[in-house]
Amino acid sequence: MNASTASAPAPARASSAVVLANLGTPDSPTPPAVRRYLGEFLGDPRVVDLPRLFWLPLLHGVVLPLRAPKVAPKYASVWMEGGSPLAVYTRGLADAVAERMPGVRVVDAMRYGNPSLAAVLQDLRASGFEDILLVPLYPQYSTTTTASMQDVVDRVGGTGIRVVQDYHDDPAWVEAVAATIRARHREHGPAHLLFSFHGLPQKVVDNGDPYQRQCEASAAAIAAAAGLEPGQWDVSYQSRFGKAKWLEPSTSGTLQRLADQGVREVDVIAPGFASDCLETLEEISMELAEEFAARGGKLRYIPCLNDSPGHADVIAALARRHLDRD
Ligand SMILES: C=CC1=C(C)c2cc3[nH]c(cc4nc(cc5[nH]c(cc1n2)c(C)c5CCC(=O)O)C(CCC(=O)O)=C4C)c(C)c3C=C
Ligand SMILES: [Fe+2]
Ligand SMILES: [Fe+2]
Repeated sequence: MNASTASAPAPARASSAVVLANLGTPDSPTPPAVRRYLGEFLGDPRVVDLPRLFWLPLLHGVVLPLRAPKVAPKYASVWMEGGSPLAVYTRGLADAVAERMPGVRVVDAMRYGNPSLAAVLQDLRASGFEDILLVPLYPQYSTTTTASMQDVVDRVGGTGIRVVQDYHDDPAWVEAVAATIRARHREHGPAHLLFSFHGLPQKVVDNGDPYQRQCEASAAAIAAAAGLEPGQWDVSYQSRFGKAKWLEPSTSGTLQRLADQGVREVDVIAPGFASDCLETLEEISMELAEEFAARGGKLRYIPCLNDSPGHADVIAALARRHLDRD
């Protein structure tokens, strides 16, 4: 404990700040904005680790011109009054966490796009915050996501900035997600549960990324807390990008298998996402739900924790615990 801690009336250190950082999202659902965002995202060597001289011309010359006009209408289909769902919920969560942490500055940031993580960290430094806790809103650690946030911290000069690595087995987070499953069961009765996580190239996991192991551990802990028996749930991976082999089984393939086995009702939950986004609202709740309906089934999506009070309690407690650690 230092003098400023001892004299502070309420919490931790007077100059503490918490940054809740998410992946990022386009500023508008238009091809140029999607192109800018995807250019920054897919140009990150943590995300696509192909040789730069090969990948950057391919990305800017072929991938972005084809993908941006295809993806922009998908963004438009989920766009909210306040903007992209990922941005709206991340902002809402930061506000709700701020209410729970008097005396600590709590702000939101994005790894790609706005508000830019690098700019947010530099602003906090310039405003005199010496003790900054960065909470990547990724429950499971991956080199493609969490480590890329660390890269930004290293670039701005990491002194006084700590980074939460993961919270995939945090009991309060597990319980908060399980509570959403129990609430769904009370409303609609039990159904088979599919845990759908964002996928990764298989090669990333083969090179030692702990992501898949943490996804499996999260799913098992949440299923146990929700009172599910083995056989009542599965784990799968969605959002494949590119031609390489990605983690299996895929969400789409698993839903097809379940339909073939005569399963008619499936709840899908996505506890790799802190907030709903294109990948949950469009890919799961629209695309995959339609595919499953075409096979005679009913898919119900269980929303992310988003900016709910329960989520804010979990993240505030997590941040408090890390700030109090010396
Ligand atoms: C090689 C490509 C990709 C890797 C690796 C990857 C990992 C990864 N992504 C998330 C979380 C999200 N991804 C989102 C969108 C998205 N992801 C990729 C590609 C890779 N992701 C693309 C190209 C896109 C954009 C949409 C598209 O063009 O299909 C989102 C949603 C963003 C939004 O604006 O709503 C999230 C969230 C994780 C957690 C992860 C690794 C574990
Ligand atoms: Fe992604
Ligand atoms: Fe997708």
